[in-house]
Amino acid sequence: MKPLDSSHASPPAASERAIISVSGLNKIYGSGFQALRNVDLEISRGEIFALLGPNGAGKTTLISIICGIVNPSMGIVLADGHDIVRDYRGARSKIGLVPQELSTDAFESVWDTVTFSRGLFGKAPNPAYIEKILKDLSLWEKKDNRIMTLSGGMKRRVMIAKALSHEPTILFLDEPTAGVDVELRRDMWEMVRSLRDNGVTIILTTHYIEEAEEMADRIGVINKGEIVLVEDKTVLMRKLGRKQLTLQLQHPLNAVPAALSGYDLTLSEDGLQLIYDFDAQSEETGIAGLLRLLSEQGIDFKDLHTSQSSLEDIFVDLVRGRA
Ligand SMILES: Nc1ncnc2c1ncn2[C@@H]1O[C@H](COP(=O)(O)OP(=O)(O)OP(=O)(O)O)[C@@H](O)[C@H]1O
Repeated sequence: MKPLDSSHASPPAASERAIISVSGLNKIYGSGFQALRNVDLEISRGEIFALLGPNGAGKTTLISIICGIVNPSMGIVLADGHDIVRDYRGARSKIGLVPQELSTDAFESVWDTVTFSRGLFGKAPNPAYIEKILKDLSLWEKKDNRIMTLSGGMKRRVMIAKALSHEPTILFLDEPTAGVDVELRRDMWEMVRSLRDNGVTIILTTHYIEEAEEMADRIGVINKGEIVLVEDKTVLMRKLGRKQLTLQLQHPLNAVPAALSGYDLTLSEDGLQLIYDFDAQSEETGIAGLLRLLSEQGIDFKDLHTSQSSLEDIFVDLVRGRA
């Protein structure tokens, strides 16, 4: 895909890095249900941020508040410097939203529907820009086709074209690949990356952990209306890289022998399990050396196994731990 917008040619100053800033956000629906609790969150300019959470966690509520569809009960949200309540129009003009459901007029042509979306934001017509996004999204050949004649994947791309029609700097994608086949999912990932490379900040919600692993620069986990984790993906992956080797000893130990102090070892309470934490991604795991030392120390073991935590485990633990 070719550039959509090159307005971010020079690196942003530190103070400008947060393109979305959410502080002390609470949402209590009319029913009395509290859907968001004291949410603080900063989205950096130019990143892909994945928001993960189980059903009903508050993802849509959070996105809807930022997009001005739902009113906050308390708290402040700034979108590219605009207060989403006091300066709704200013904030909304910076944001494109691709909702989960495909909601386009089946009888309209691709060109008309995207042009109309731009008009809704009060932007002057810009056929050259519309042409560019349709070309970038491989929809140019279909510009005169009615939406109803398009495949599911093309309809999704039309939704993205609509969301981009008013040249937003922030794009929300709510479950962009739900119910989409593997090949199309990879195409979507490619497309989202290329949008990011062209200066658009992307916030996506997903149920696919693999999607967050593949796409996101940072990952946020929300559960029961609270943000429970925000982490750089690479840091999370490093954590993922942690593995454990568990040795089932023949005879219990009272303490980890001094000769083994160079290793990150933990002894179970009954003294029968020696657990070694190591970095699975490093070339030298240290396992061979540890086993040699154990043999030299006359420490026999009858069994051993390794285990590794995945992002899915981390996610499930976080969500269960607070259930
Ligand atoms: N208009 C409303 N009135 C009352 N409660 C609501 C309303 N909208 C959402 N909720 C409740 O707020 C909670 C959060 O809903 P939300 O749609 O934000 O979750 P979600 O994380 O997007 O879930 P999903 O992954 O299922 O889309 C849910 O318990 C939901 O039932």
